[in-house]
Amino acid sequence: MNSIVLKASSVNRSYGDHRALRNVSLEIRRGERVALLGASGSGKSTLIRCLCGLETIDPDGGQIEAFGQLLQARGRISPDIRAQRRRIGVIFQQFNLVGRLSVMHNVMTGLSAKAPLWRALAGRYGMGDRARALDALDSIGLAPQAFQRASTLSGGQQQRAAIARVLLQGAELVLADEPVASLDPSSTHRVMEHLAELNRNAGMTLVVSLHHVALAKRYCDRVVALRHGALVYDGPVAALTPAFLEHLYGTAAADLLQEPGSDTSVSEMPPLALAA
Ligand SMILES: Nc1ncnc2c1ncn2[C@@H]1O[C@H](COP(=O)(O)OP(=O)(O)OP(=O)(O)O)[C@@H](O)[C@H]1O
Repeated sequence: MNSIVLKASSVNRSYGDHRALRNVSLEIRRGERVALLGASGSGKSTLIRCLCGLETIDPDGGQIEAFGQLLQARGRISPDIRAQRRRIGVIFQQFNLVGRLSVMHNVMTGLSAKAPLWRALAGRYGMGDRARALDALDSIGLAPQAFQRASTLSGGQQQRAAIARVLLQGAELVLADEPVASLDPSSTHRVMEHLAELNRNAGMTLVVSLHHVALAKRYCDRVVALRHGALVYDGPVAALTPAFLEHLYGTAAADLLQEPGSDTSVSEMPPLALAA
C-alpha cells in the first residue's frame, strides 16, 4: 500500500497579483502528525484549502494528489473529488457547526459524505448511525451535551463536536486550520489532545496549522514551515532552532515557545501525558 496520503507538487496559488503559495511541494505519509507553521499571512490557510480541494491552484503546472489519485491539477479540480473528500476531514477555526441544530445532528452530518444526499438533507439517520454518533461524542466527553443546540456550547466544546464529526466521517486524513486559535488555554490543550488521540488511536493522519510553536513541539512530530508562501522548512519538530524561528516569525524565539496560558517555555515542561 502506498504510504503517501497527500502529495503537492510545485503548487502556486495567486490572488490577483499576489502569490500566496510559491512552488510548494510536499508529501504527507500515513500516520504522520504534521504542524504547519508560519507567520500571519504566510499561506497556511491557503495551503490547507488547496490540499482539500476547497480552492483551486494556479493553472501553471502544479498538482495535488490524495490517496494516490489526482485531486486537482493545472487549476482544475478532479471530477472524482467527492470520493476523495469522504476520506478527508476538515476542521476550521470557526467550528462550522449549524448553531440551531443539536450537537448530535451536527456530528451526524459527518456521515453525509457516505449517505445519500436526500438522507442528509432530511436529517434521517438510522439507530445505528445515532449510536455511532453518541459513541463519537462520548469519546470526546460530550455525550451529556448531545441533544443541546450547538450554539449553546462553549468554543472548546464546539471544536470537540467538530472533531467527533470527522471521527464519525471515518476520515483517514484530517486537515485542521488553526483549530485552537480562538480557544482559551485549557480548551486548547483538550482539543489538541483529542486531535493527537485521533492520530494515535484511530490512525488518522493529521496536518494542523498552528499559531503557537510550543503546541507544535508538544503535539506534532514534523513541522512544515511557510514564509511568504514558500516552504522554508520541512523536518523534525525537535530540530527547529531558535535562530530559524526568529527568521520565520521575526520575533524572539522565547516568546514563540511559550505555551498558551503559561509562563513556562515548552522546553521546561514535563513530557505530555499522552505521549506514547
Ligand atoms: N480570498 C483571498 N483573496 C485575496 N487574498 C487572499 C485571500 N485569501 C488569502 N489571501 C492572501 O494570501 C496570503 C496568505 O493568506 P493565508 O490566510 O493563507 O495566510 P495564513 O498563514 O493562514 O495567515 P493567518 O495565520 O493570519 O491565518 C495573505 O497575504 C492573504 O491576504
